[in-house]
Amino acid sequence: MLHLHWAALTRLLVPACFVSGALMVREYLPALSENTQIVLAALPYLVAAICAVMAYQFRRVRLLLAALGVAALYWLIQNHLQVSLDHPDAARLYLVASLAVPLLCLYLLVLPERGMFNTWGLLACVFFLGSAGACFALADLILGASAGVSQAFAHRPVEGYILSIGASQLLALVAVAGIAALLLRNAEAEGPLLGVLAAGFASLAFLHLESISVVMGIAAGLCLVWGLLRSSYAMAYRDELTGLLGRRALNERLASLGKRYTIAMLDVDHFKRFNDKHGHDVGDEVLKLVASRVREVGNGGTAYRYGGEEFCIVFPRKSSEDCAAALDEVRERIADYKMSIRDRRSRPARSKDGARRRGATRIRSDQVSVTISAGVAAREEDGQDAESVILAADSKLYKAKRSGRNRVVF
Ligand SMILES: Nc1nc2c(ncn2[C@@H]2O[C@H](COP(=O)(O)OP(=O)(O)OP(=O)(O)O)[C@@H](O)[C@H]2O)c(=O)[nH]1
Repeated sequence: MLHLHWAALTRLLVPACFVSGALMVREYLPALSENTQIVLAALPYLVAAICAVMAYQFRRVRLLLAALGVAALYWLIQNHLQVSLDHPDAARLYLVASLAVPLLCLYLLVLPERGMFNTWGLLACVFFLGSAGACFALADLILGASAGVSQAFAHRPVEGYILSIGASQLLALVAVAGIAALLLRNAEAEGPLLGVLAAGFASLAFLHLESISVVMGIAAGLCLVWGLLRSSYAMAYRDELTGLLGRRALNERLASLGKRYTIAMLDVDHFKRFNDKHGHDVGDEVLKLVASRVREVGNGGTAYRYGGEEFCIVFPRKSSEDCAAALDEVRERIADYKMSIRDRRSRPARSKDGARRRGATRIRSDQVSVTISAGVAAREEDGQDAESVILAADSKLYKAKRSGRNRVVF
């Protein structure tokens, strides 16, 4: 079943603040001294360079290419589009930019992140540069096309708005595709890339406004820096497979808990047997689904992946009794959930066989389900540390396993 990450939409708030903040700040720039304006005019390059270095360090090829794109667009606007667009060369370059912003953003939005120093990363860069070059050819095609087409891509369709109808529609389509990618993938790069798209749109649509490219260049760079900081946080604190917070985050949380709290340790039942039967890949998929249910625990609990097939939930300021209903609900929801898993081991090894068999019968889709057991312990006395509460919860978990599994023991 398609799972949409609605909460990921909140990741658009920060880019939206950067872009709208930049629009507001722009009005005050003319009042600044000439020297300050010179420094400001260099800032988009500086921020893009910082992004590029960070993206290189974190091996984020999409954000690296986006930083290069932001710097290139700013350079183009500063050096070639500060003249009237009635000049044919300027009009052509403007058309190239208004095609390149949505098309290159679309490319980066759909590109999977698979590292930088490999064939994939190299091809991703080459294709990005090739697509940028193709926008010149596309612009020439449009300029030489029928009156209807070139009219749709003619700049200044209405007073105070420069971007053509065609490019505006393209941008809107890419924005929708970007939001869909954010909802589906829940990855870190989509929010910043949509911020870059919005900043690119504002730079082009309101090109006549003074300093628009400066403030939007800075806003786009800040969106990328923000994305890279989020991604470095995720690398340090989140478990890659499930997206839950990991051990490092748990240890920090345990060190800062107050006097009253409850900890639950959860473990998938007979997971070794499950892995042996369905394979490690299917096991991974099931762990992700279990994690998504554990994450939704109510009553103020925060879920962590403790390691392997074990999860930990921390309920601050709660007694064991307070958490009983929320934990039992998680257990029940996992036990009741039938997961459709494409059994990869039933896939034919050779692609030719696969094509033949797919024509005749569909690849088997198995329904599987798992259960979890949980042990719960609360901090009971002053001086008791979090490790001993975890140990107590662990021993209750052991009891839950011995008494038949698929249960919560307090
Ligand atoms: N697929 C997958 N399996 C994992 C992962 N981490 C741990 N495991 C597997 O989880 C299984 C845990 O097995 P055990 O600790 O023996 O426990 P169990 O089979 O779940 O049995 P009980 O806990 O007694 O119900 C092992 O087979 C591990 O290989 C992971 O990230 N992915």
